[in-house]
Amino acid sequence: METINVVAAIIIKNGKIFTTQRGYGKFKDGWEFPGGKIEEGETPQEALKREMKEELDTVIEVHKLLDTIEYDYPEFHLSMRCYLCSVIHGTLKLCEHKDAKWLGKDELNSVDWLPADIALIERLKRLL
Ligand SMILES: Nc1nc2c([nH]c(=O)n2[C@H]2C[C@H](O)[C@@H](COP(=O)(O)OP(=O)(O)OP(=O)(O)O)O2)c(=O)[nH]1
Repeated sequence: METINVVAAIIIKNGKIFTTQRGYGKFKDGWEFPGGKIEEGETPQEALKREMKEELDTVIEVHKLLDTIEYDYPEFHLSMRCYLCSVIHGTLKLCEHKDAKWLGKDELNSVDWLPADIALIERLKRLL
């Protein structure tokens, strides 16, 4: 099965995590962490900075790798590196997503996550 390498940004502020909702495509309406596919020749950190600029018009600093999610979707295997990030400048403007929310520990179960993200959520609760 094909492996898709993805990077995702975990941005935490005032005890809440920034999450976004897909506005189109196969996973439309699902909630996720901003990011996307690593392109050829890019490091994961470069890919994440590029995706954050494209999707949210925001410049970020990439900190430590929190987790790598391995998940089998029916059509592909997802390998998703999740990095703790912080905003350097920009307002997290929704250029591609439908909606966004800052979710606290007790609110993390209130949205419909993409299937691969469910395993990450329990780990994140311990960080908040
Ligand atoms: N960004 C992101 N993608 C996720 C998460 N969870 C999850 O299963 N995915 C999956 C959905 C997609 O199949 C894949 C990300 O690909 P994408 O479509 O966002 O990548 P991209 O921005 O490079 O998109 P494109 O140019 O191919 O349209 O990873 C998540 O939390 N964040």
